[in-house]
Amino acid sequence: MSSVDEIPQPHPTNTNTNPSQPRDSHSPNHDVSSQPINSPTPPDSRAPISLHDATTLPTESNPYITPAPVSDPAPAKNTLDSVKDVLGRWGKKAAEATKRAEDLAGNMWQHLKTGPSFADAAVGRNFRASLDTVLHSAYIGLGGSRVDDNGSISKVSSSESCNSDDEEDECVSIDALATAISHVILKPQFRALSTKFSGTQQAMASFDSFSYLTQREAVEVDESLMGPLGFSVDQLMELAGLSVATSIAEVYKPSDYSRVLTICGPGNNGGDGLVAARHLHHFGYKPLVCYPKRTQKPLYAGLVTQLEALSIPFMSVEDLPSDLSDDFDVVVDAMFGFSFHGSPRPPFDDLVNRLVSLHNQISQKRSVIISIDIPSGWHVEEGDVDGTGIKPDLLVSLTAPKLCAKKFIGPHHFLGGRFVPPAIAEKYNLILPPYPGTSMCVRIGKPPQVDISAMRENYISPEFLEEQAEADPINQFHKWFGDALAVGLKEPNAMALSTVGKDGKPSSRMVLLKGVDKNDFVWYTNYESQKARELSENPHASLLFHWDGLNRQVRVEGYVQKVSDEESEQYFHSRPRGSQIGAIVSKQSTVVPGRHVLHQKYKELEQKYADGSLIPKPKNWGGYRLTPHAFEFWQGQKSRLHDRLRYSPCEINEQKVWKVERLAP
Ligand SMILES: NC(=O)C1=CN([C@@H]2O[C@H](COP(=O)(O)OP(=O)(O)OC[C@H]3O[C@@H](n4cnc5c(N)ncnc54)[C@H](O)[C@@H]3O)[C@@H](O)[C@H]2O)[C@@H](O)CC1
Ligand SMILES: [K+]
Repeated sequence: MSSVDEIPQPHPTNTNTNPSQPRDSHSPNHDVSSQPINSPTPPDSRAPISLHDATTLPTESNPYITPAPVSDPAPAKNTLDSVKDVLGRWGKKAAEATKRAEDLAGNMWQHLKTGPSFADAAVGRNFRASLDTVLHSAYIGLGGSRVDDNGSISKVSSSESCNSDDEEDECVSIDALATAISHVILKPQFRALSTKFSGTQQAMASFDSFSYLTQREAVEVDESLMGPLGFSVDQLMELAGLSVATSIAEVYKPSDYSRVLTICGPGNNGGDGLVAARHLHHFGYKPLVCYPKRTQKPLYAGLVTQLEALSIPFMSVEDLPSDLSDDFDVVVDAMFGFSFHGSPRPPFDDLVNRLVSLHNQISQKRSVIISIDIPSGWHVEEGDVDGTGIKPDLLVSLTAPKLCAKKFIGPHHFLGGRFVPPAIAEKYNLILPPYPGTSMCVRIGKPPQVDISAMRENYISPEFLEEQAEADPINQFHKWFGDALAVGLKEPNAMALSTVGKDGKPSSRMVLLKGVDKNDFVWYTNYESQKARELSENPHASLLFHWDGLNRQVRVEGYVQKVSDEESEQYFHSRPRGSQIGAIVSKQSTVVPGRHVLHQKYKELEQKYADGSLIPKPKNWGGYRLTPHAFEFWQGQKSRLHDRLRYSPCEINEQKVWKVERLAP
């Protein structure tokens, strides 16, 4: 146990184990040239560290993180191997997940892969030449359609999706249908995605063009899904509502935007709102629902019962506060979707006006508006025709954006509805962006322009108290690293390495930790790189781990030496052969005339070693180990009152121990 003023239980530190190491020399100008950087680490009896999967984080502390089951701790071996094993296993899982994500994305895109660009490929399918065939299959695919005697297709509304009291039967001719379908197929296609997405690079879809659906196309897609493709409206609504809730959670954290009013209309758009409210509740928000025109169908009654069972309050229009911003951080507009016609009738006219006036408010903090699929009251194709409609801050388009979304100028546009089967995508040439990882939503369009100075997160973390801190900072690192692994953070072993050469100018870059060997932090690099040069001039360096999803960072400062040649040799040959060749190709930090030079050299070496023979480790490639003399564990807290616990070495009864002190945030 340790507290601010207490010295912790004696615990042997690893500082100053090298007699040549000047422990207290922090000055970059300190003359270190006499200390050989490659002096071997003296053997000692320190226990080896394996990055076993300890977790310290209460799962309920972060609503966005679902803790993953963690594999058994690696047995402690007295070598770097135990660490490598853990990192290797973790890396394999990450690679498998990435592969699955790529496969999924690949399915969507495979039909466009044949052309030099997606646009060319789409046109190259020679759709026009086989229009009749496509029309036929499109017609067959339109569940609930029928052809009358004079050749017109008349669409029968799907029983659940159309619950309108003023539903009209719509009749379209073959020509109109042809125009509609060719409009979808021949519209400008996505071009920018010519490179393969992988892993979380999929997180932001960077298109220079979108597919937009007309009102009619939206209805057709809906009917195809619920007709021949076997979906039920309940399923689609559940997925749509979940997409909406996850989109909201991506932008508006419950810590700042907990009070959510969901205004639900009489149709499926309203149903999406009911589902979203339920998920938001489970995500940690406090939803309240206004549902003035209830539909008596079992689906909707069930959704209401589910909300009531969670004690989610319902409020009539009359009981809503005159200024919604007083009571709500977020207003979800789930009044009308793609079946809206004309002007909103009571009571929705009043509700739409309230949302319009919200946006005109100049108050310090007004409620943000989230529109599901269509900003209610907007023309489904023309958008906000006279500019007096709702101006949502976040629009969540479902399945594919409708034409009106072109007029959306708000900061956040997401696509939800990760359920479109390839048959629909192909039939309508619906080009959809890949969704990142396991996410139900993807941001489309440009990320908002942000004022960097205004970017701040109000962190919610459990408090990190002195009595929870391990006596040995290596064990504390080990615990937090385990947490980072457990919640699935990407590359938790990535660290910023800062070095300072003899000119006194610092430089930083990200490198990957390859292990905590005994008490040293080990990484590998090119011994002729800038960092290596600077380390040869000044062997003091700083490491910084930033584990964003956990609101944590760890600073490690210490003295750096090269690892033994045997260790470098062993690690080099454990790397994939491509990485081994890459290490030979790259004269790190030197100027190259172009990428082609690297490719050429790589190809030559690939051929040279194609027989599987041993790729020799370049002499200028190897590892470093940093022996820490200071640690700081930082955890973000509400109102900037962050936790900062610093470990520094001291001596008690001639025994080296670590002193833990709290620093002001
Ligand atoms: N595959 C899809 O495309 C999916 C669609 N879903 C949702 O379903 C929505 C479409 O649902 P619906 O077809 O039920 O239609 P809407 O929810 O768009 O609205 C139709 C209802 O609004 C009423 N209405 C229409 N115009 C009105 C006016 N001027 N004043 C007052 N009331 C008016 C109608 O009488 C009807 O009750 C989509 O926008 C989307 O939110 C999701 O639930 C699931 C997936
Ligand atoms: K809406």
